[in-house]
This record gives sequence, structure tokens and C-alpha cells, in this order.
Amino acid sequence: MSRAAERLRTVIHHLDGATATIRAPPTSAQTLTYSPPQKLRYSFDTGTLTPEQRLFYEENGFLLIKNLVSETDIDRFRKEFERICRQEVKVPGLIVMRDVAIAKSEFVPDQRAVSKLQDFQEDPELFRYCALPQILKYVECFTGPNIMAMHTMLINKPPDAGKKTSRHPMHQDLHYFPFRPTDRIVCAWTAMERVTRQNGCLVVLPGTHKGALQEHDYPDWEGGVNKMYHGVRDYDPDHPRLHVEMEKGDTVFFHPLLIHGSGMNQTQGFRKAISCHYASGDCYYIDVRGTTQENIENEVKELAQKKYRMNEVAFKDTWAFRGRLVQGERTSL
Ligand SMILES: CCCC(=O)SCCNC(=O)CCNC(=O)[C@H](O)C(C)(C)COP(=O)(O)OP(=O)(O)OC[C@H]1O[C@@H](n2cnc3c(N)ncnc32)[C@H](O)[C@@H]1OP(=O)(O)O
Ligand SMILES: Nc1ncnc2c1ncn2[C@@H]1O[C@H](COP(=O)(O)OP(=O)(O)OP(=O)(O)O)[C@@H](O)[C@H]1O
Ligand SMILES: O=C(O)CCC(=O)C(=O)O
Ligand SMILES: [Fe+2]
Ligand SMILES: [Mg+2]
Repeated sequence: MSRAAERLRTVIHHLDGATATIRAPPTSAQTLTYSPPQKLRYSFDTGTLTPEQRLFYEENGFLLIKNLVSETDIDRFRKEFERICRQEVKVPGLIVMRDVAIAKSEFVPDQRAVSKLQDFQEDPELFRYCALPQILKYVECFTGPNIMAMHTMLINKPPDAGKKTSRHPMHQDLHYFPFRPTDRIVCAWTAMERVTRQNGCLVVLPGTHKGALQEHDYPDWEGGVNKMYHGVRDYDPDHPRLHVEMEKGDTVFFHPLLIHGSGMNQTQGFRKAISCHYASGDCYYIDVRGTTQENIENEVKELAQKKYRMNEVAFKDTWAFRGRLVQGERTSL
């Protein structure tokens, strides 16, 4: 038996009970008798992921790829971020967020006032991130060949001002998304510098992607909570959590139901990461009225109405006009 077939058999051995399909290895009939068709529901076999990587994502809901984005590219993203902070470029549709602890302070025209950029799809330099071939190669394993970049962010987590407002409560990103199917959505999150527990790396609850979308709301944290930073209501403090420490350029891909957040930044530096949420172009919009997502729908619509100066904006339209095709065909979204 070939080495690849042997590895696949090991994987399948670990799988019992999972659902959906993994293609049989392209080998002889003899191999097939050893490995009956098995089910992996969260990824496709495109030749990129090893069976072990697919199994890891299946079980844990995330996958860390070391050293995926070059230093040169990251330095260019950082430069562009700085130009935006200095207001040397105007980017249509861009949302500049400030930490709740400094939002009310005097305007400072540099990064110290900015905690997050959202919706940089109209900035060609930052948007290059979303179309990097080495990122899309992995994204395709989760979305399939038609890929839409739906949500773009550059997070500049500030040093905590003493009120723990730099924390991001534990949440599932699907709470924000009115499109499905869930398993054809994935986030790519790239560390723009070394991220550690000290400066507020991502914290994940492995395996929670297998659960349902939970109710989210603002946590009642004493020091305040940033706008739109909803957290899961019934957070289980006993679930094992993992601090995902990463080097500059490392990229984590994660499922939209994976419960994650990030800790306080206890350093003096601004912890930077760039990310994009992708979905299959074949995904479809859903109506979230009457579901747990109604609270975020109302908040986003309110913001969109202010921002685009329109009377009534449908939640799904706020997504339809921000989404950009990065590979294949825009069949639906
Ligand atoms: C309607 C209601 C809706 C809601 O309630 S939504 C709320 C949802 N609930 C939550 O998000 C609660 C869960 N939250 C958390 O797990 C954390 O707060 C969260 C979001 C990950 C933030 O993390 P942090 O605040 O930074 O906490 P942390 O656990 O990372 O650090 C805490 C203490 O650990 C220390 N630490 C740092 N690096 C370490 C290291 N390498 N080894 C060991 N300890 C280390 C760190 O100094 C900190 O110390 P201290 O205990 O605060 O004194
Ligand atoms: N990260 C954030 N979390 C919570 N609220 C935020 C955040 N960023 C901005 N805001 C809020 O968005 C609004 C706009 O902020 P901005 O500082 O531009 O104006 P302002 O503080 O309302 O007005 P002014 O600075 O003229 O007094 C504010 O109400 C601010 O509190
Ligand atoms: O970079 C972080 O701290 C996490 C951000 C995040 O999870 C989000 O914005 O959805
Ligand atoms: Fe998130
Ligand atoms: Mg202000």
C-alpha cells in the first residue's frame, strides 16, 4: 500500500461516526477494500490539505498554517494601515473603529486612536491580502472553487488602558452572517507580528464548531465593551480553551461556529492582525428575523443607514455590496 493510502487509512480509522464525503484515494481496488468511503463534512480534498490536517479541522474547527504570508507583504499592509491612520488615503466604505476607552478622547491622527479597520475591500493594497494565492489555496478547501471575500478587517488591538476593554468576548462569527451553508464559510486570520497570550492572541474553544449558533449579546463587563463586540450568552467556563500563539505571517483558518475571542493586551504595543472571512459564491442569503441573529441585524442596519445615508437597508444587502469575488464565479452571493 502506498504511503498516502496508509495515512488515509489512519485518518479514516480515527473518524468513526463523522458525516459527508471524503473521496477514496486514487489508488487500486485493493486499497479500496481497506478504506471504505468515509465522511468528512468540513473540507474538500483539493490536494492541498493532508489527511491529518483535514482530520484536525474536522475535530477542532481550526487549522494553523505557519509562515504563510511573507514579511514583505505584511510590512506593506502595515504601511498602508499607517497611511490610513494618518488620513493620507481616503477609502470608500471603510469603517475606522476606536477602542471604547479612547473613543471619546481627543482625535489623534495616528494608530493610537484606532482599534480596528473594517471593510477595506476598496483599498487595493490591503485587499491584496484577500487574494493572495497561498491563502486562497487553503480557503478553497473549505469553500470550494467559487470564493467571495465577504468581510475584511485589520485589527490593531491597543494596549489595555486598565479597564480590560481590549478584550474581545468569546463569540461565533456566524452570529454576524446572514448567509449559509455554515460549513462553506471560513475565516483567515494572519498575525502581523508575534502574537502571544501577553499581547492578546486568539483564544479558541476547540471543537465548538460542531455545536449550534448560540445567542449573543453584549457582556456586562464593568469597564465597558466595544461596539458590536457581542459574546455568547451561555459561555461554559469549563470548556478547555487554547491560546493560539503565532509568529508573524502565520495564518489560522477557522470555522464560523468556532467559539473564539481574544485576551487583554498587556503590552505597550498595538497587536496587529489582518483577516478576511470567505464564503462560497454558491452560498445564499437567509432571513434572520425571528432568530438569535435579530439583535445584530438591527444594530448593523442602524449603522448602515447612518453610514450610507439611506432610509432602509436590508441586512443581506449590507453584505451583498461589500462582498467581492476573488476566485471562480459569483453564482449567488
Ligand atoms: C448577556 C451576556 C453575554 C455575555 O456574557 S458575553 C461574555 C462571554 N464570556 C466571555 O467571553 C468570558 C470568557 N472570557 C475569557 O475567557 C477571557 O476573558 C478572554 C475573552 C479570553 C480574555 O482573556 P484575558 O482577559 O486576557 O484573560 P487570560 O485568561 O488570557 O489571562 C488572564 C490572566 O492570565 C495571565 N497570563 C498571561 N499570560 C499567561 C501565560 N502565558 N501563562 C499563564 N498566565 C498568563 C494574565 O496575566 C492574566 O492575569 P490576571 O489573572 O488577570 O492577573
Ligand atoms: N470601538 C468602539 N466602541 C464603542 N463605541 C465606539 C467605538 N468606536 C467609536 N465608537 C462610538 O462611535 C461614535 C463616533 O465616535 P467619534 O469619536 O467619531 O464621535 P463622538 O465621540 O460621538 O463625537 P465627538 O468626538 O465629536 O464628541 C461615538 O459615539 C463613539 O463612542
Ligand atoms: O483579532 C482579534 O482579537 C479577534 C477578532 C475577532 O474575532 C473578530 O473581530 O471577529
Ligand atoms: Fe471573531
Ligand atoms: Mg470623539
